[in-house]
Amino acid sequence: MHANWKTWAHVTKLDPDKRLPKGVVEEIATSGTDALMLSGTLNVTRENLHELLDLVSSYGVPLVVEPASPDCAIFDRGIDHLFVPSVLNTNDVRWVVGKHYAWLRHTSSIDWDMVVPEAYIVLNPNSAVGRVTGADCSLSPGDVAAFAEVADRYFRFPIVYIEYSGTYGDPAIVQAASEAVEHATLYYGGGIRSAEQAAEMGRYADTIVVGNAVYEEGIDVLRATVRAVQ
Ligand SMILES: CC(C)=CCC/C(C)=C/CC/C(C)=C/CC/C(C)=C/COP(=O)(O)OP(=O)(O)O
Ligand SMILES: O=P(O)(O)OC[C@@H](O)CO
Ligand SMILES: [Mg+2]
Repeated sequence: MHANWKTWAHVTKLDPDKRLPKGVVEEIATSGTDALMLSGTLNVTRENLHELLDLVSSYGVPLVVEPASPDCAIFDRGIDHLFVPSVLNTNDVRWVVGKHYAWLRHTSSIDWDMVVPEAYIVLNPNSAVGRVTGADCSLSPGDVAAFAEVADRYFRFPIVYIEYSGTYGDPAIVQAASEAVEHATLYYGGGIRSAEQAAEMGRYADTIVVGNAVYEEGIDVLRATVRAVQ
């Protein structure tokens, strides 16, 4: 399986739990974003995931599914990759390796060439992902750098993901992570709603992710964030 994902600068995250008119879906898919990632923490089911995949699959833009649970780990319907998170900054081992164990325990049909592991560092305690995983979000730049380095150099995760879902993060934190990571691709996601914010986080992150803005702002905001990093 190709590894073009390493060259993506801009990813748009779509939530199967939310609805978009078909025309808007087309505008997003043709906005210049490098890939669509289908993902959410709450209320994502195989059914709404399949529905969203059917809506986005005809535009030729790369498609990633990022499951929050094993039942949404799928390999068919035209997807290019399955990005599987592990949250590093939680003491609840289920979100580090437990769900993964359960996944392998109950299936024998994993297409490993499609799987890309992600080391999440979750930093917004009020986000769904922060609450669900019980992440310790009170981290300094040095703490985040240490998590990023252990993810990159020890566990050799191909992706380190600084996640502020729902709120714009601290650029100094993302800078610290970027200085700590040698090989992994650094993702930043959270609260990006303008070209300026996209450019600011894009200075440190290899790939920026825009999610909620697609639902709450117009297509022009998405296009501006694309232009800012490409
Ligand atoms: C082993 C498998 C296949 C799955 C488990 C994967 C794990 C450990 C997930 C834990 C972290 C998690 C829930 C990731 C989901 C991706 C993500 C962070 C989505 C953004 O979620 P939010 O934006 O906070 O939630 P909503 O959009 O649903 O409100
Ligand atoms: O929805 P926003 O706040 O843009 O965050 C993007 C993404 O990192 C969420 O997982
Ligand atoms: Mg979300």
